[in-house]
Amino acid sequence: MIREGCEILIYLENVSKCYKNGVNALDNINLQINDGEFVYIIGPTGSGKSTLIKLLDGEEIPTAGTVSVEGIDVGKLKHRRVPYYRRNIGVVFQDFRLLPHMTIFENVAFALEAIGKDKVSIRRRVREVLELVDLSDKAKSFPNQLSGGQQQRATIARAIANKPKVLIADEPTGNLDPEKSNEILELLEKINVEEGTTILMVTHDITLVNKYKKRTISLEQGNVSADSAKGGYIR
Ligand SMILES: Nc1ncnc2c1ncn2[C@@H]1O[C@H](COP(=O)(O)OP(=O)(O)OP(=O)(O)O)[C@@H](O)[C@H]1O
Repeated sequence: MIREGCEILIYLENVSKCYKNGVNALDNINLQINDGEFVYIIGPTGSGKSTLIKLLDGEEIPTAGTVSVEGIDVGKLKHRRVPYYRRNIGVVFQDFRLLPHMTIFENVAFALEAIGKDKVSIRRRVREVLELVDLSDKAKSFPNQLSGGQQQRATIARAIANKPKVLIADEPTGNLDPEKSNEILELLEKINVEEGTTILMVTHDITLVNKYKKRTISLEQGNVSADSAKGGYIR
């Protein structure tokens, strides 16, 4: 369903992914996500959620069909172009993945240095995103001096430092208690609104999905079994 007046950012047409071992992780799926949306991807284990993310960030290529992000045919990208393409996409995982020997400031700055930004703009942007995630006072701390919730906020700061169009969060609250999970959700909502970032969040946490209502896409055995944007049901 194309919503009028909205710009399509992510477009999957007849996409299938069959791994070399013969597993059909995704089976002919069609999806459209507009610029600025906040979308949950839910579904039981093995339903294809991670595979969908890997197709979107260029880690895997579809066996059939087209995966398009911002007009780029991701499945057809040349291998050496993939790192450049990834600059448009921020990814956050359940297990934080901060560099332990760097401070929080350095962790965020590193993401920008890697893409050749100049020092002054790096410093400005790092301060800005640390403020956004409410970690200004932890800039000089190392990851192991932060709580789990704070570490996840730092990984979010790092993921959005380069102002990606899309932020993909794969179970970002998987290691957090309900109170910290709520905080992360509220932070992602703020980023969605204030930075205009399109957010795709994979989650098993149905309590969050029910509390902070968003478009919800359900996967089951590699198929889209429900999409609330299409009047689908959520089990
Ligand atoms: N690299 C791979 N090679 C072969 N099969 C794979 C590979 N990655 C995933 N699969 C299979 O593809 C199917 C979908 O897996 P996927 O990881 O996408 O599911 P998921 O919904 O993310 O699961 P979970 O909630 O457990 O993370 C599963 O049957 C899985 O075993």
